[in-house]
Amino acid sequence: MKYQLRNTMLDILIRIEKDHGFSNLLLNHELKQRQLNEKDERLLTEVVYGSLQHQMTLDYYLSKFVKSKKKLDIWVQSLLRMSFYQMIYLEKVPDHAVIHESVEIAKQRGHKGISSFVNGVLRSLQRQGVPELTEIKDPIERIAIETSHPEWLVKRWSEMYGMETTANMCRNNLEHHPLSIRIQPLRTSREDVMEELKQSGIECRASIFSSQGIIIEKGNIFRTNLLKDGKITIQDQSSMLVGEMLAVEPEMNVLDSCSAPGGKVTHVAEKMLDKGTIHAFDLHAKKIKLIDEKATTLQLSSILAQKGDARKLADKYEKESFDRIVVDAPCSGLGVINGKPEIKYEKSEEDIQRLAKIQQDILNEVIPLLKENGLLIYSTCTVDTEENNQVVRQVLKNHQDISIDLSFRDELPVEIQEAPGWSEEGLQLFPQDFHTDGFFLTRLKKIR
Ligand SMILES: C[S@@+](CC[C@H](N)C(=O)[O-])C[C@H]1O[C@@H](n2cnc3c(N)ncnc32)[C@H](O)[C@@H]1O
Repeated sequence: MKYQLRNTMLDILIRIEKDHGFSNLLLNHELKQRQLNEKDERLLTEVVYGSLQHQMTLDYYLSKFVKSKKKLDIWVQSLLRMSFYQMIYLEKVPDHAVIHESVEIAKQRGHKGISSFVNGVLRSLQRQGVPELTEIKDPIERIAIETSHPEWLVKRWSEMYGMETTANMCRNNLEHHPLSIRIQPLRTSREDVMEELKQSGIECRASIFSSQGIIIEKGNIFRTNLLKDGKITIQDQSSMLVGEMLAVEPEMNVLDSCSAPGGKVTHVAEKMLDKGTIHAFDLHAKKIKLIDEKATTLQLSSILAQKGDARKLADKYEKESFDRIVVDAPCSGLGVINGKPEIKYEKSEEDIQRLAKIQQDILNEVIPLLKENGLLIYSTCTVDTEENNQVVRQVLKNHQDISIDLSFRDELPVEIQEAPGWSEEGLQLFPQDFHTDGFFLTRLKKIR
């Protein structure tokens, strides 16, 4: 491996640690700037994500070799984490190469003492190997260290969903999830896109979540023109359920209260054959551009994107204005840890409580805007009963004219009908069920 590549990995890890940057955004930015070859790109992604994904496990191992109580500098800690990651998890990278290059980096960035410290720690790991995690007796702590999820989260999930589901979820969050894409059906067909992908050497299969969905099993879709040409967009399969279950028709009046970057709203527009109006809001002005860009790329013109607080929409619209409403609410994101590992280290129980309040406020605000017999989908990309089931329960208490309508369950493929996460409040998809994001959705119906 080239020395420069390891330096870049280290720079990215330091930035994520210091600035709490989003790993996927930072990585994409670096990859664009550096124009690496495919092999280096894959390795850089693997080491950065791997070091982050396994951070707590790596720190546990590190603590067995670094006895000093003094806190390590961020760059030294990040360098050791990524070196441990490569030595423990990556068979294809020889230990001696990792040690040699890490010591060189330490020399370059620090003083001689630091480089011999790094050398000593890495050579001890090479000699002794890692300690057994079975020595950790408490099951919550063991899952936490083994799968690198904070203990409070493992405890919280195990109380909500049981120990087995929690352990499976934590382990699954470390596994590779395939990318999925959605075709723009007004411009192409799934068969044509799958054919084009195959011609480009990309392995794929049809998704069971949506007739527009395709799972990419191997190969890089960024090397085709499909995205640029607006024939496909990237979207997790679980998110496709929103567009599928909203039961829209052309010419409907639709509200999407939290739209950016526009994944679901563009799906809904496609389902409406781009006829009618979708009022798409997001709190942040700069994100409106993202919705417009996505709609433009996909050649959709029925989306009216504007800045607005979903908790204040009753000032803008009359009661019973909309046939359909989507509330894809801001959430803790505990369902997307697989792709954004930093989430698990940064979120707290206070965040969850704060978000549950916002979610309720948004729903309370928009429910009166729904027409009689109208449908509303509430969704989050999180796995947490406080933000999902309890929010739904609370909102039902506040609105006597709303009921939960899970009749869409029968329309779904049997595998999804039989998913373990169904409850009276809706469907909680766990990441281990179908290798999708962890996702919650439910459908509410306005009754009299
Ligand atoms: C889960 S994301 C939405 C994803 C989007 N529906 C999609 O499919 O691409 C939640 C969005 O809600 C926005 N948001 C947060 N608070 C809001 C509020 N009070 N009103 C409107 N939007 C809000 C965030 O900026 C964020 O873009």
